[in-house]
Amino acid sequence: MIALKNIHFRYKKGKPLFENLNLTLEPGFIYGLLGKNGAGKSSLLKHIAGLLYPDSGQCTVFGFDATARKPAMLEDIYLIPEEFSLPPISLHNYVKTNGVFYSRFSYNQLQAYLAEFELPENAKLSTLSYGQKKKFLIAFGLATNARLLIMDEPTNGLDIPSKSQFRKIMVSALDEEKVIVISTHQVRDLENLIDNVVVLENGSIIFNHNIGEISEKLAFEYDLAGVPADEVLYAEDLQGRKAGVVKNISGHDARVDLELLFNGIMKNAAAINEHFASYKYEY
Ligand SMILES: Nc1ncnc2c1ncn2[C@@H]1O[C@H](COP(=O)(O)OP(=O)(O)OP(=O)(O)O)[C@@H](O)[C@H]1O
Repeated sequence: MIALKNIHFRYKKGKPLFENLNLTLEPGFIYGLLGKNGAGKSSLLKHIAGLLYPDSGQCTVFGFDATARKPAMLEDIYLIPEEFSLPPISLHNYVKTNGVFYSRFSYNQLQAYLAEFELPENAKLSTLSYGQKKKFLIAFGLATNARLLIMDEPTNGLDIPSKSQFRKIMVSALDEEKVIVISTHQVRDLENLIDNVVVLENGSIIFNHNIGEISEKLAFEYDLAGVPADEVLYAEDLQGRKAGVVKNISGHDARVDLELLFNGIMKNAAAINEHFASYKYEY
């Protein structure tokens, strides 16, 4: 389990970013960390990886204090940062040099992921395109079998087929021991992939619910004509019509439209959260 407790943090000379931030991440789930540019997603991920130290509060990763960055914790974390550079060596050498830091590293899995991403095993890293490098890092990260996989904007630079390969691979890689955190502002890329939606805004978590609960409590409509106003939690223009997030009173789980949900949370988190707090479905 990963637990951030009462985290306070400010960058030097900046205003406070996190003020009493609390978050728990459980194994067996994929978390989507969503937020606009500058919301604090990367900073939060760096706290989890022990790369930024809180001014006060604590982050524990599988029982370890993240800031201590003990080897036993580090072999259980793999972070794919938004910006990265790879050395000008062969893919094979990179794997040989870096795979040893992860006691559960699997070459067989790596080969399978590389094949899925259509990456040549004998490539030189410097000759790969940005998207191919990203896919290599995703394949390598998964093959480490680290229990915590943190990905900052993993779909940036991936083409459309690669995005579906990414979704397929991520779903197959999840097991009951793993925690996967994917941060992005490209919310559509996480559709049908994540189990939990965590939304950050100005350093605060303004929404944190699992998809099952969301699909039970909310519905997503593409034509709000005829929907009673008191059921509408958020509305936006969609090609001459109104689309939006509404209270789910059907008794059936709805398909979650992450983009509409995200827009709704950005515009009216209070109404959506209030509905979550008050909602009780009568069976
Ligand atoms: N090294 C730094 N020094 C000072 N301020 C910083 C630093 N890094 C980030 N910030 C500030 O902290 C806030 C959060 O930044 P962060 O990179 O965590 O956001 P983000 O949600 O990941 O954004 P994006 O989606 O654009 O990557 C922003 O206001 C940013 O300007």
